[in-house]
Amino acid sequence: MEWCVSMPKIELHAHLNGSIRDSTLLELTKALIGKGVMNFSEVEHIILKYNRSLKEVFKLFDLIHILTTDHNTVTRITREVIEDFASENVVYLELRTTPKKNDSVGMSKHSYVEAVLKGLRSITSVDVDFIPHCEDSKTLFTPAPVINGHVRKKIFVRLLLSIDRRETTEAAMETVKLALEMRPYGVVGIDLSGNPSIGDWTTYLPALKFAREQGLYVTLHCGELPNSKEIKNMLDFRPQRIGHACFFEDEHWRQLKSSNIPVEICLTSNVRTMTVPSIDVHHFAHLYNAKHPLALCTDDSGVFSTCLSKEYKIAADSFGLGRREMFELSRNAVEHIFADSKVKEDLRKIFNSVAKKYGSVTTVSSLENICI
Ligand SMILES: CNc1ncnc2c1ncn2[C@@H]1O[C@H](COP(=O)(O)O)[C@@H](O)[C@H]1O
Ligand SMILES: [Zn+2]
Repeated sequence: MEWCVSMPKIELHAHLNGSIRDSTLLELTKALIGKGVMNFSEVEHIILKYNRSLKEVFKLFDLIHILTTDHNTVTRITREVIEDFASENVVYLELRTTPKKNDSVGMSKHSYVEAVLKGLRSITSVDVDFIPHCEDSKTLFTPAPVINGHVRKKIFVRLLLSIDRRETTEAAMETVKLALEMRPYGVVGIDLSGNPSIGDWTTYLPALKFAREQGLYVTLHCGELPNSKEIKNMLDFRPQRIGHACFFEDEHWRQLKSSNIPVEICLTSNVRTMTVPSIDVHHFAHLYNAKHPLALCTDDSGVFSTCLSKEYKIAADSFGLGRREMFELSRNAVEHIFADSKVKEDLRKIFNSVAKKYGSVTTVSSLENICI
């Protein structure tokens, strides 16, 4: 497990409220129980269950949202989630979250995102880079400073705003406009998520098309349920990435491969929610062997008690991959990030600087930089 932790990693599919620490979830639950808002017997079976079906996962999210939807808590969980990813050497995190309106606490979608940004700014234990730099600025890569023998960690964070499948077309459009407004603060794209058994994704097409026209990146939760028509139409839309790809049929695989859309792979999430029968038949192997663009991701590290290092370990053990292959998998994910080319170049350098340790080689682009 050690090398999986120390290896630099790229996280492209992490939901903020799904990545909440167990200890924080418990603390927030106790606080509400203390206030008499709920009693433990009501929530015990939702919180303590280990293997949840997809339907049960969404029940848990409803509970988590009751616990977390006030500004201070949003700020706190953002800080904690980023600290947790940084602590296991995630060097680039694309964190997604659904902006929420909650009149009872004076929260608008805008103030929700502000609270997230406050969380980003409040981190002092690691260096957080989340403000995009202007096109003509120099690349930012500098060797990490060593303080008292410890290398200070640095993490790039970019945000995706999620549209929940329970929302209306107008609410989705509001989220896209908010994403555009928040671009200077590191919002790079839009995600469509939420309970896949609810709603029709075409409700969000106007907002998704608008997002794309305006230069925002789009990723879609695709194929979490067997819905052949929706999968086909989503692939026709040609999002820049998709998440999951579980219930794909032959024609979908063909379409996916010919369009080369990168897939965010969430092993533990898929096994726990039983959207794949077991890890040994997970489509990771099929896509990996076909050299299809992939990124290993956690989805909801809190809800599924996982972390990105664990996902790498599971992939290595389940599919017989060695350190070098895992390093290459992690390094290749750089090519699928939604941040700009300067961040990409910085990340390539980070990977190149440790490539030897994993039995890998420095890539040409970095050699060119050394010559310059
Ligand atoms: C397990 N597979 C999944 N499939 C679809 N949507 C999911 C999901 N896991 C999480 N979410 C989406 O992310 C929200 C929680 O984070 P935020 O409140 O946005 O930070 C959930 O309410 C759901 O809409
Ligand atoms: Zn997800």
